[in-house]
Amino acid sequence: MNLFTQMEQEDYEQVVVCQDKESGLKAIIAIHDTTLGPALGGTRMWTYSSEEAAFEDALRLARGMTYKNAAAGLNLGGGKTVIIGDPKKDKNEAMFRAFGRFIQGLNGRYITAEDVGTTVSDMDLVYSETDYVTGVSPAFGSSGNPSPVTAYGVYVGIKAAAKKAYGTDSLAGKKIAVQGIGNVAYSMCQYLHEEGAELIVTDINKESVERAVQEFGATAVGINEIYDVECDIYSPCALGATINDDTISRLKANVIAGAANNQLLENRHGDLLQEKGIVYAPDYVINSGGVINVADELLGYNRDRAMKKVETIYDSIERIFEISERDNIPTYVAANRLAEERIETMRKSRRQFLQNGMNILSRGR
Ligand SMILES: NC(=O)C1=CN([C@@H]2O[C@H](COP(=O)(O)OP(=O)(O)OC[C@H]3O[C@@H](n4cnc5c(N)ncnc54)[C@H](O)[C@@H]3O)[C@@H](O)[C@H]2O)C=CC1
Ligand SMILES: O=C(O)CCC(=O)C(=O)O
Repeated sequence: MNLFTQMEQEDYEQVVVCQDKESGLKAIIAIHDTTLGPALGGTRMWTYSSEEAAFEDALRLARGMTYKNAAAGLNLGGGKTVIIGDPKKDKNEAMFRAFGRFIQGLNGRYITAEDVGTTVSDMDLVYSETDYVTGVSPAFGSSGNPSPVTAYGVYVGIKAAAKKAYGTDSLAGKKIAVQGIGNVAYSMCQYLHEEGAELIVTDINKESVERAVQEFGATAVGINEIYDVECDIYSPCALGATINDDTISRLKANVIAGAANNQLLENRHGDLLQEKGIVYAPDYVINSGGVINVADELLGYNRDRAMKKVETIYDSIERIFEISERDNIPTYVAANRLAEERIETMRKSRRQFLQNGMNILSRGR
């Protein structure tokens, strides 16, 4: 991997490599773009197959956060950390405290939170060493686990997508196929069930499926069967890349809207959805409730304010559909355009501000 070439091609600002021999910490903090503000993005802990794979993931995820934060209307840039290790075996207190000191050293250029493999209690340890962490325990005046809030955002996003496809945002009687009943999807299914949707679910974890069957009257199907079921909406809430050549030809839904990150295997699969007239709610817009929630901590956390902001995901998704229709472009391109335009506008206005500052400074000299 040629790191500097990749950084230059995709405009990464900074990559920080952190190691602490005593605790076993091996972390990569990637900061993609801070035009809109400090880079905010979670910390993923994962057993990467190679160091190169870890770098790739950190870079890809950091860039994704630039787009997610910009499209969500947050005054935040994009960054992310990966910690190399097994979240079930390799965690220890010293590791997260050492990580916290590395973050503190960046002096606010990067703010972290949870991601796959890290928890609220890990963030509490990070918090003991740095101010620049969100998603810590409510006991510290913080917002805690972001998943239920992410779930609410996905729920309102599904409603906006249903309105586009079916002319009404009511989900009563709609058949919704949910892939993965984890933290986000469980809370999401509560909302869907309350509204009268019919749920079809799958998960590799049998207990999670059983709970959904019992609590929501869901119908359970096999891991691979979920792509073939008759349904109105397919909601991917487990893995990325589940929208690909194989699944697009099998899916029966007119709407794809779910929590998972990086749902399209390749961009061309977003083009294919557009050609087939399938309404696709771009992943990083519909799942931005978690980051909207943790970002509210930077203002002094207020749950009502955070939830009101999360509700605007409905409008953002509608706006993206409008741009997609107006410019005849796939919805994922419309979302990218929205994010890029906001960053570019702010970049220009900041340049303007600096220019004015220079004029003032040079006055009288
Ligand atoms: N937790 C949050 O606030 C946010 C989560 N996301 C994304 O949403 C997705 C779900 O996140 P969480 O609910 O937090 O994760 P989770 O780990 O709690 O849930 C994922 C579920 O998917 C299941 N699963 C894994 N492989 C599967 C397969 N092949 N088929 C069916 N089920 C499978 C797992 O058993 C688990 O129950 C992830 O892609 C995550 O990156 C995005 C933004 C914020
Ligand atoms: O939701 C979070 O906890 C942090 C934000 C983030 O990393 C994400 O949305 O993927």
